[in-house]
Amino acid sequence: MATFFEGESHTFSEYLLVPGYSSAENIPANVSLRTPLVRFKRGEEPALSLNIPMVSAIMQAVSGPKLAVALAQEGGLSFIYGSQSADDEAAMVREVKSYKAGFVVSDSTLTPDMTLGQVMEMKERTGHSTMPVTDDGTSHGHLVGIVTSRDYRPSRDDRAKLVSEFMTPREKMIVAEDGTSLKTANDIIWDNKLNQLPIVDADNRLVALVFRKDYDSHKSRPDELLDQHKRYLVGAGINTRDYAERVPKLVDAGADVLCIDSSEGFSEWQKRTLAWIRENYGDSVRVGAGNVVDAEGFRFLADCGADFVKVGIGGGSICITREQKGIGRGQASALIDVCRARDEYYEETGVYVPVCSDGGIVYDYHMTLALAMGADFLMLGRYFARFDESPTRRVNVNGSYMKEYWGEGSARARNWQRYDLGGNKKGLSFVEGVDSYVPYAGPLKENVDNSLLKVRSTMCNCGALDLAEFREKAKLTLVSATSLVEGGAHDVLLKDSSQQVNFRS
Ligand SMILES: NC(=O)C1=CN([C@@H]2O[C@H](COP(=O)(O)OP(=O)(O)OC[C@H]3O[C@@H](n4cnc5c(N)ncnc54)[C@H](O)[C@@H]3O)[C@@H](O)[C@H]2O)C=CC1
Ligand SMILES: O=c1[nH]c(=O)c2[nH+]cn([C@@H]3O[C@H](COP(=O)(O)O)[C@@H](O)[C@H]3O)c2[nH]1
Ligand SMILES: [K+]
Repeated sequence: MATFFEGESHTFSEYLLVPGYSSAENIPANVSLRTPLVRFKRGEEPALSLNIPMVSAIMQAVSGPKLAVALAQEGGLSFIYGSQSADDEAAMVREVKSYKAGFVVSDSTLTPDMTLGQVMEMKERTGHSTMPVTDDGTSHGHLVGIVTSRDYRPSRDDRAKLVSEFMTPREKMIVAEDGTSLKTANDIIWDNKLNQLPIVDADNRLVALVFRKDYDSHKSRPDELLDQHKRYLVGAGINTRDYAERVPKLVDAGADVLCIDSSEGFSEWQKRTLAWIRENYGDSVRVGAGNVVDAEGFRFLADCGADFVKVGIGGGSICITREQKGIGRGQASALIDVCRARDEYYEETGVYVPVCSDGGIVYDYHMTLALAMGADFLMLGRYFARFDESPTRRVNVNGSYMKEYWGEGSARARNWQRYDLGGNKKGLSFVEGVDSYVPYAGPLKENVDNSLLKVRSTMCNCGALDLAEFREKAKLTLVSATSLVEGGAHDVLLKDSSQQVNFRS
């Protein structure tokens, strides 16, 4: 006879927090969101921690180098997606590790024979109006000029006009050589009244751009997540097939932590992968595993040596796994069960294995609930896909800006390589994710600040100043369908319909 779990499985929206006593100390500015990323023994400090409890999903549409830098600057961490060749993934890791604050690698580079029409198209897509021109159109090609919005008049100029006709040519540009410090670069910018300064190497190849407007923002980043060499921390996704080839490349590139990326982690494949890493690297390579949705799955991965365990099957915004395969569990129930198992495991063994809640976070208060239920940190896909820094295109759909967002189990993501059950490189018989749009939401920093202010503020309502205290003190109640209605604006006629729904962050 099958096992039946007691009761229904629930999701975040079915819960609310009941406030506890808040003292005068309980103000958002006093709240610490620091949280362990990897396993540690009682009385010891974890080898890696996050300054904010957020990681970005291991997805093509989410975690590229740019988002990884932006998130590490705020104190979180990205896992670069593994659905690409090991070399490409390692190159992305390297890009994050070699990032120097204030030096921006161009993502809008032109060739001299492109047209004004193409320039305007690129500006629309990337949102950037400063575009260096290189001989081959790559971000590290030989620099031949630069185009800014001052160089053309969209209303009057012919869209067929060539870049070479209206760009500022290289000989009229002020540039600095590779190795120039940020401070010197900024002095040059001020002395020459520039808006940006291209950095070139001895061979006149473009290295990076320094922007005038960026200078101030580099001064105050109290939470940024740095390694001992002051480089940003970055993670990378791996799978249970090519780890013997992929892991060494990622480690060599400087990945600080790895995570096995799978819909289902309670498997011999994950056990073998974890064992291989321990055999070859001991504890010097940190690796999370998952996903699981119950205590048994957690205990299995903890015993196999996982550094953290990821929870969540089928709750993601782009997920259709539950519909396709009938596996999964309401995210809140899964998380509560696993976090209880983590605490028991800690009691028994003295080893704390952090839990990551993955998928299904829609409102900011879902983050707070997941942390109250015991998650050490959260993995978010849709949330980050909406920002400037995500790797996908920004498109205009019926007058609104959108970003593309697709599941790792969608045909689009799987196209990079096709596997089937049993590891055959055959065509896949069914997909487990969709391709979609999400509303564009601007820069990561503003959004993360705003979401976390809400988290901090609710923690204060519950009398907590850090996440461990929050888990301890949180009081949660299930809500009925009828009281959900009570929670929104109701029985009034809204003057502005945009206030209608709770804000989906
Ligand atoms: N969190 C979620 O709810 C879901 C996430 N996803 C995402 O989609 C992507 C793909 O996930 P999965 O399909 O679960 O990938 P997966 O690589 O873990 O598993 C695919 C299939 O290959 C088999 N397999 C794994 N290692 C093997 C090996 N060494 N030899 C032979 N067979 C092996 C597995 O048993 C499974 O049937 C991931 O990025 C995952 O995060 C997909 C569905 C649901
Ligand atoms: O069933 C699925 N099919 C997919 O194609 C897919 N791609 C990603 N994921 C999982 O969803 C998480 C992100 O969820 P959110 O967008 O809700 O943050 C991610 O972190 C994954 O756990 C998938 N699940
Ligand atoms: K879903």
